[in-house]
Amino acid sequence: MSAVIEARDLHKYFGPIRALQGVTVEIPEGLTLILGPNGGGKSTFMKVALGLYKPTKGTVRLLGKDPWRHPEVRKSIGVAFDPGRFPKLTTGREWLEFIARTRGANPDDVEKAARLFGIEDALDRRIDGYSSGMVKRLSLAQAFVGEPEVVFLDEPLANLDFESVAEIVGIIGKWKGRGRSFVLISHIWEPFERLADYGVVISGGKVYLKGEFGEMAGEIAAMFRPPGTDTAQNSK
Ligand SMILES: Nc1ncnc2c1ncn2[C@@H]1O[C@H](COP(=O)(O)OP(=O)(O)OP(=O)(O)O)[C@@H](O)[C@H]1O
Repeated sequence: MSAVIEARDLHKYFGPIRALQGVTVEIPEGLTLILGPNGGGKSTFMKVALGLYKPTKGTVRLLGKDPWRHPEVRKSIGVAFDPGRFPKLTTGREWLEFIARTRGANPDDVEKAARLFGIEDALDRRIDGYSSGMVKRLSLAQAFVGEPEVVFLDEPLANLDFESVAEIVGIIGKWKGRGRSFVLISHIWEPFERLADYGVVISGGKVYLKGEFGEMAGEIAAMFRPPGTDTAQNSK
């Protein structure tokens, strides 16, 4: 596989808002964590990389292809946004079947993905009756339907209790072990520390840090530490 994402001098403006201002990064296979402050440009980067937004300037390749010109490349990618947006009057099954069709997956994959995230018993209920944890599980199931090569998840651990966090991280680790790649945007990054291969910090529409995750974990931990605390205090 070529790099999952190759971005060169990527800019994205929304009128006067400069959401991305020259992002250059190569996201390799494996598990990549995209971190950074609220409004920094992480989701915009993901949407431009997926070909959902057209870059204002610069280029992006998704699995070696321009996703804007070759939207079919998205068939190899599973995606879950946060918050997940669903047509409320449909059932979980109808929604996952729709996703399976767009990805050219088998309808049997719907049950499989639902079982993976423990929502198989809710599949025939309308999504507007789901709890927020179930909605999160539905959006994760959507990303895994058809076992795509690469899975993009925006805040996969939001709205989950402690046990569920461990369960979801376990599923991601298992799939990574089977050769799947992940691009995760997560403010809750510690549970992924051992799984992450590569890290990118996007802030103010620019790449603030990028590299092998193991080499930048210390810097990232320092960025997320509350002001006024240091390592010595934390270890007491
Ligand atoms: N569709 C849009 N129209 C106008 N402005 C947008 C749009 N999408 C994002 N923005 C703006 O672009 C900037 C970057 O937003 P983005 O959602 O990419 O940040 P983020 O890093 O994902 O933030 P968060 O951690 O809060 O989810 C923000 O100023 C946001 O308001």
